[in-house]
Amino acid sequence: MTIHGLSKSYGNNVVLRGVDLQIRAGRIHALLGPNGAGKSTLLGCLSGAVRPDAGTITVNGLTHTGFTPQSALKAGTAIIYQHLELVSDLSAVENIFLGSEQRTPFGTVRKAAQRRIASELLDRVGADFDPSRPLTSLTMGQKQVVEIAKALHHRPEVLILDEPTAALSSRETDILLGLITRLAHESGLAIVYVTHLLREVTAVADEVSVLRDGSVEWTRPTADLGIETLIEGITGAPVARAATATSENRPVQHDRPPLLELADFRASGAPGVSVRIGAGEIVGVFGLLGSGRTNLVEALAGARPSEGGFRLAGSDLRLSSPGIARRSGIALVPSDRKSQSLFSSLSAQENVLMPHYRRLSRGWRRPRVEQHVFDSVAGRMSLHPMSAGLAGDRFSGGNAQKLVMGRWLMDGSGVTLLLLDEPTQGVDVGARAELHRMIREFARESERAVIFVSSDVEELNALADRVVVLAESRIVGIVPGDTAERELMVLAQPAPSSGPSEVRSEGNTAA
Ligand SMILES: Nc1ncnc2c1ncn2[C@@H]1O[C@H](COP(=O)(O)OP(=O)(O)OP(=O)(O)O)[C@@H](O)[C@H]1O
Repeated sequence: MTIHGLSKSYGNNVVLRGVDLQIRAGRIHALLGPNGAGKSTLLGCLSGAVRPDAGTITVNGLTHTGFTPQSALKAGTAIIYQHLELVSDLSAVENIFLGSEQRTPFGTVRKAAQRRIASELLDRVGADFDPSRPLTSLTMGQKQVVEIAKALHHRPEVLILDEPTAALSSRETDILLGLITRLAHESGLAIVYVTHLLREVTAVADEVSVLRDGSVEWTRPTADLGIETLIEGITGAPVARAATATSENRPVQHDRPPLLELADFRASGAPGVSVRIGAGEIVGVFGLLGSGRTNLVEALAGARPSEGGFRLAGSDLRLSSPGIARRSGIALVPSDRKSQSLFSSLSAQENVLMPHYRRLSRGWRRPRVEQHVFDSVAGRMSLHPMSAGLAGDRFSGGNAQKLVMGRWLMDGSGVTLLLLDEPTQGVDVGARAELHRMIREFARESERAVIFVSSDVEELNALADRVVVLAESRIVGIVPGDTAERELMVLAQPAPSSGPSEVRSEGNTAA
């Protein structure tokens, strides 16, 4: 595939400025860039979701000036979005043929033929589950495999994957990376791979292009590159600035009294969790998919029913609703910002300041103060574009995450317990370092603590004082923040036959 001079603007906002790229058969081509660089817009042009203003896309010897989703598939490009586009109630076979059913001359679906073709496709992608089961019974990784089989059904020349591992466990990630490597190197497919996770790039990509501010900065073979070059390419800054922030671990505050005490705290029928968290502490939560990690933070935010002891800053609380939790100083940034936390039609400034208007007012609104507070939060997070009036849904994924994080990380947010579910998913490497710094500063204020769920062990190591490891909704370990991935993974494996595992504590006064 050859992309030549591809351009796209939204009003005055020039998003793609004449992108030139060569995507070669049998290669995995990683596309990197800071949040808002234009990666999703470029993918949108290739898959027919976005109409370019100028430029051409040549696939299979034919040159196009833009696509519809159908014509993109016909031309030979297939895309897999981070939010899978499958129908959960249908089986893998039905999903693969959705919209392209094989029919007899009488209009009935050729079920046996569909099953046979789907089985072949699923075999090719290494599926190990019954293709006639509804997708609800499959794991996220298995659904991803169905999505790839569905794409292969259209016999694409180019397969585009947009942050495909964001919702996968590390085992599932390994399986997916193995699969796309096979598809490229053995089947000759050209693969475009968008990610913010640089270790995935060095693990599987043959070539890397860095997109910054709507233009391709450079394209190079991965073999010539180290992580530092990638970071410099993305941030446009020498590596020292971006890297140090992720490696400075904060000492645990041993002398502080517990700020949060959970005593046999249970979320919707899950086993009880008991732990004490000190003021100033940042506690990571690690667990495989289905370990109950999201249920736990949602219950702590009053967003799902809970029972058991919950004592925050000396007060016993009943978290019967999210409103009560909020008024008690608890805030949650969920992982699915699109449906759960971003106000898509409100402006960036409203998104950040919404819970704070009363606090910032003196009985009347003070636009200058509001503007100043927004500017300072947005500036620290490198929001792009730095546009207070732009609607939430007009921001790129990573920038939307900055808006919902900034809402609570700003000075004087009134939050005592901050709960974060995958806080930097989709955030670029430079902004991630700054968000980590802001989370640390937030926790440093007296009478505050942070609990965050992360499947990114680098993030746990960089941020957490301690890590609570969950398996099957039980705490199976409480370990130091810098515990290695291998050890976390061993602890996090579910033990089907045994009872609750021994809790390993590392002797912190707050444990
Ligand atoms: N429909 C739209 N209207 C106005 N601006 C838009 C629209 N869609 C995208 N943009 C702007 O285009 C720019 C590029 O966004 P895009 O989503 O392509 O970035 P990205 O590189 O994929 O970022 P991320 O890594 O955060 O996903 C951003 O400044 C965004 O605000």
